[in-house]
Amino acid sequence: MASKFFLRLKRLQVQPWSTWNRCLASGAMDRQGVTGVVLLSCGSFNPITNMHLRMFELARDYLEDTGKYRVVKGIISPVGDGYNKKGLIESFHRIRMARLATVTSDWIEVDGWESEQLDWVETARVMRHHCENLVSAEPNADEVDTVKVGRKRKHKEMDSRCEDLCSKRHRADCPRLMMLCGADILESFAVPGLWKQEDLEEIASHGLVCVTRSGSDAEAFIHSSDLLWRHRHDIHMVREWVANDVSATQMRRALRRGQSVRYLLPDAVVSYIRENGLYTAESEEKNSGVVLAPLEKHSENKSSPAS
Ligand SMILES: Nc1ncnc2c1ncn2[C@@H]1O[C@H](COP(=O)(O)OP(=O)(O)OP(=O)(O)O)[C@@H](O)[C@H]1O
Ligand SMILES: NC(=O)c1ccc[n+]([C@@H]2O[C@H](COP(=O)(O)O)[C@@H](O)[C@H]2O)c1
Ligand SMILES: [Zn+2]
Repeated sequence: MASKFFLRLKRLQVQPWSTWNRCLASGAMDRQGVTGVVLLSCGSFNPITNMHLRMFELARDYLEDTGKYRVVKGIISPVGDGYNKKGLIESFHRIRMARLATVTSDWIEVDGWESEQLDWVETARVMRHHCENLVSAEPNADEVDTVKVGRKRKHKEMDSRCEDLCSKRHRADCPRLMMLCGADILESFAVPGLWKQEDLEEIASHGLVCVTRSGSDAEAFIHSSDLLWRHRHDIHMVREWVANDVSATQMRRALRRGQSVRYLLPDAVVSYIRENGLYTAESEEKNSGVVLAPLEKHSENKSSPAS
C-alpha cells in the first residue's frame, strides 16, 4: 500500500517529504479551517521572467497571510506550440528555460502535460487534468471507502466539469487547485471569442488568484462582469506593491536588439538563450498572420464572453 503511494508520487514527480508533508499538514490543519492550495499558472512563458516567479511568491504570501490557506505547490504549465501566438518559440525550449528558472524553488514546478498535447488545450481542461492528478494522488487514496472510490471512478470516466469533485467533495482531504494569473488575463476574459462562458464559470469556481499588473484594472473589471462578480469571493486580488512591469514581450524585444536582460530573467535562462541563439527577428515572425488557436477553435461557438 505504501509502495503504491510512493510510486504514485514518483509518477507525479512530487517530492514526498517536502511537498506532501505540507499537503498532509494542510489536511490535518483542515480541522482548524486551513485549506491546502495548489496554484496553477498557464501562459506562454516565452521566456519565463523573474516576474513570473515573483507572481507565485506574492500569491503564496497573500493566501497564507489570510490564515485560511496553506500553499502546498505551484505549477507552471507552458502553453503548447499549437497556441499559435506570434513569436512563440518551441515549447521544448520554453519548458527547459522554465525548469532552469525553478531549480532554486522548493515548491514551484514545471509541468509539460499541456505542451505535450497535439493541439492547443483550453485552460479549463488543463485545470481538470491537474485536478484529477491531485485527486488520484491523495495520500490516503488506498484507504478511502467505497463511496469515495466510486466517486473517483466516476470522475475518471467523465470528461466533464470537475468543480464538484475538486472544490466541494474533496476539499477536506485534497488540496484545492486555483488558477494564478496576472490582471491582463482576467481582462482577456472579455475578449469576444477567446474564452467559453462555461470554461470561465469552471475556472472561477475553482478559485482565482490574480496579481495586479500595470495597465490593467482587475477590480474594476470584476465589478463590470456579472460572471466574475458572482464569483468575487473566490477571486483573490494580490496587490504588487513593488511595481514590476517586466513582460516577456519586452524581454524578446531587448534580446533581438542585442540588449542585456540580465537580472530580469534568471541567469541560467539568460545563458540558455545565448547558448541556443533564441529570440531573433526571425523567431518573432513565427505565427505571424496566424489566428490564435482559441479564436480559431471558438470562432463557430456563439457563446458570449464574460458579461
Ligand atoms: N509583470 C507581471 N505582473 C503580473 N503578472 C504577470 C506579469 N508578467 C506576467 N504575468 C502573468 O504571468 C502569466 C503568464 O504570462 P505570459 O507568459 O503571457 O507572460 P507575459 O510577460 O505577459 O508575456 P507576453 O508579453 O508574451 O504576453 C499570466 O497570467 C500573466 O498575466
Ligand atoms: N479559452 C481558453 O481557455 C483560453 C483563451 C485564451 C488564452 N488561454 C490561455 O491563457 C494563457 C495566455 O497566455 P498569453 O498571455 O501568453 O497569451 C495561455 O495559457 C492560454 O492557453 C486560454
Ligand atoms: Zn502575456
